[in-house]
Amino acid sequence: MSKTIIISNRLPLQLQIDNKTIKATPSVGGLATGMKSVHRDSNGIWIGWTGLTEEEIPADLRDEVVEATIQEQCVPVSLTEEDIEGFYYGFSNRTIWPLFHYFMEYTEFEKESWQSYVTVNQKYAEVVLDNIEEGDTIWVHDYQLMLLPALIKKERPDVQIGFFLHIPFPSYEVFRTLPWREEILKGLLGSDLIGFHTYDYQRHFLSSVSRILRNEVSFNEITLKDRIVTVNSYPMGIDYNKFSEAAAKHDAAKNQSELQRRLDLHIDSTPDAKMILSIDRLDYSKGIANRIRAYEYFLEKYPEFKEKVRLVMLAVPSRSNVPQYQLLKKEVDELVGRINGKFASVSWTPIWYFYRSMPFENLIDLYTTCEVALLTPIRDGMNLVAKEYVATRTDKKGVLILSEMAGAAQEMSEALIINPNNFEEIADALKQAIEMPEAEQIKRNKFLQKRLKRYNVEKWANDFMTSLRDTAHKSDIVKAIRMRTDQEDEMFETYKKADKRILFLDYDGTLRGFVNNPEDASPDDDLIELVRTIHNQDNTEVVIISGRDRHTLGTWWQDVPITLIAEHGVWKRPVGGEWAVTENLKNDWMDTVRPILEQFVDRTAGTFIEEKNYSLAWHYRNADPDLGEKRASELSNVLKELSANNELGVLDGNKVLEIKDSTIHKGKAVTKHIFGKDYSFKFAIGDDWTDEYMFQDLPDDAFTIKVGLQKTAAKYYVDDTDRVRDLLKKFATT
Ligand SMILES: O=P(O)(O)OC[C@H]1O[C@H](O[C@H]2O[C@H](CO)[C@@H](O)[C@H](O)[C@H]2O)[C@H](O)[C@@H](O)[C@@H]1O
Ligand SMILES: O=c1ccn([C@@H]2O[C@H](COP(=O)(O)OP(=O)(O)O)[C@@H](O)[C@H]2O)c(=O)[nH]1
Repeated sequence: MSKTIIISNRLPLQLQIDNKTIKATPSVGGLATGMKSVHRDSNGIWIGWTGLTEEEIPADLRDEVVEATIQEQCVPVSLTEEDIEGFYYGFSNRTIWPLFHYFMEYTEFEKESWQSYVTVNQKYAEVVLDNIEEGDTIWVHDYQLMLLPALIKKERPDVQIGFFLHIPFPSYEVFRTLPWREEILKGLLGSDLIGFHTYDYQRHFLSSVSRILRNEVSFNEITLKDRIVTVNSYPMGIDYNKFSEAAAKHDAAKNQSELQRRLDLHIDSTPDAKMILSIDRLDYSKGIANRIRAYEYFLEKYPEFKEKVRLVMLAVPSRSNVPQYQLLKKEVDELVGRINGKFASVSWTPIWYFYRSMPFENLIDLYTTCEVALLTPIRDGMNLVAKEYVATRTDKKGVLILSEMAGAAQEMSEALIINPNNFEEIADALKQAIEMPEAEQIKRNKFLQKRLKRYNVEKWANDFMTSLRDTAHKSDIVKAIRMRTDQEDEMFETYKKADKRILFLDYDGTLRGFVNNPEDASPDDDLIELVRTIHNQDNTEVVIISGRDRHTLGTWWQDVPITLIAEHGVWKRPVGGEWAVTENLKNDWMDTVRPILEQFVDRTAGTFIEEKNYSLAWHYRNADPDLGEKRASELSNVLKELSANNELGVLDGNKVLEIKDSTIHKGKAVTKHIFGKDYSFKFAIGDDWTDEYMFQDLPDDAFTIKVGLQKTAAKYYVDDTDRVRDLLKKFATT
């Protein structure tokens, strides 16, 4: 039976050695708590790190470790102290975490930790590959494992791989600073589906892919040479019923409240003071220090609330080997001390501060007892605490104040949304929350709860998995038109038997890959020799048919006596002959069009004009991809209006718009060339829209092949120029 394999750095359970035995506690953090509910209800396995390094586990406890993980349907990945130092405390949490949360000043670029990240991702890959069975689906989680999808795909192209990023994906301007940006993107693109919490993270990612890797991106799909990767946003939900039911139970036993007991014990004797809750891992991205300062500002701005409110702050220890986290701990300790010292009275402590993690029951106690939740991350992928707080408000009373920088804010507009850097706004939101009429609280929470209940963690996971399975259909479509070996064999059989054969070969993007400067794309010796060999075979004709100007083509192929067709059919050099125009064409329109193209060149950095005898081409391969596409469609529209009166055509090539006489195109050129001749084998290969004319106009028995995965009228497609070379080699030896 096929299964789902979840992979994340941290397993849902953390192992510790207590009195020479293995003790398991639940992991904290949104990923583990959220995915736990998904895993619990599946028949799959979860692969990850136990929290203990190889060195920490004595030989006699190794079986116990395996036993403890198996019980939870988990498989451990064994990591050394050195791995954890370089991979977890190093690259994951000193490079990626700060960079992706826009803390560039905290970001370290260390080659050693990058190498450790690569090594550990490989270790994960080995364990995953050992556990994959046919039909399994893979779901990789988070920033610690961004190389894993490609490592798995390389060995197991047959399995569907999903990846979900739980933290923000930053803007291209930030991401581009990473020295290993290409490796990270290529690692992620091993997936079939990549999910983010919000549309903003999704578009940042797509923009980085198209700018850095220059892959074709259309809407939410990235076209690779042999696959399509789908990218979408799926805001993670919570196990709503677990939280609301636990809260209802807790409400029913009111006297069980720890906080209440604390008040009863007269640790603090202002029982009517409103409780303001704050819960996070102690992480600089969570804005904890700013939150305390904003609270101080609030008490100063609205002194009437002294002794009427209390900030209950739970900070969960996290990544304490990283210096920034140690500094933050010190800063928070000092701030809490200073503010309590500044405002406290005999009967009132303004901040109750807990530095530890709490078991589920105590969390529920905090959630249900506090009238206000104040969550002010500077950046946060989602923030599940915000959702959990709302889910536990069984009587629908309570107010959530939430930073607009948390992914959750996008779905929780009924909360009081604040900018975490704006103390004025936070202070006012606190006042508004404390004074908010109950009816309004209920109204807001009603909407929030309805949404959270509907789009819970189960729905989120199902949506993701359904989309992942859908990507399998896309792969099937791709497979259907990709030239198979048997189809290739059949083609070469026809070639062998044919008594008169012709091959139309497009040049750029087909015989030769694209380069930034088109003049640098001259044919290599190997290619020249291959073409010559095919041409020298009996009854075989090779035609290079290109949009290039005749001088360039003529110079490159001067020693090979094949037919050349230049400028999409304007010029032809027959075997052993001289260049001649094929039609009577005008070029007086160029003086009108050139200034328009020049305007576009001036406004669009990286673009240039190529001037041929009967056409003008505007190249935008080196422009910013988005801007290039936008300007190309703008220019296309301008030219279409102009062309209506001038019989001009606009050819939409691969990152080039070519303006020429509308009656000229490769389809017409090939039709004219074969007219009246009885070729028993016809072959055409090309990569862009200008080649579609040949695919459409050649007779049905022609073998037409598109290079690269795109919509096409050709019968087959092959992945890239390397595959084209393979085909040429076969023609040469058949
Ligand atoms: O494993 P740790 O280093 O102890 O860190 C705990 C987890 O923190 C991060 O959580 C994120 O995931 C949440 C759920 O999607 C999201 O709400 C939150 O905004 C994120 O910060 C981290 O992404 C996990 O990998 C860590 O395990
Ligand atoms: O003592 C604690 C405090 C918090 N949490 C859980 O930790 C998660 C925090 O997730 P969030 O998305 O808010 O932030 P993250 O820590 O993942 O960045 C929530 O599910 C909390 O219920 C926990 O298990 N124990």
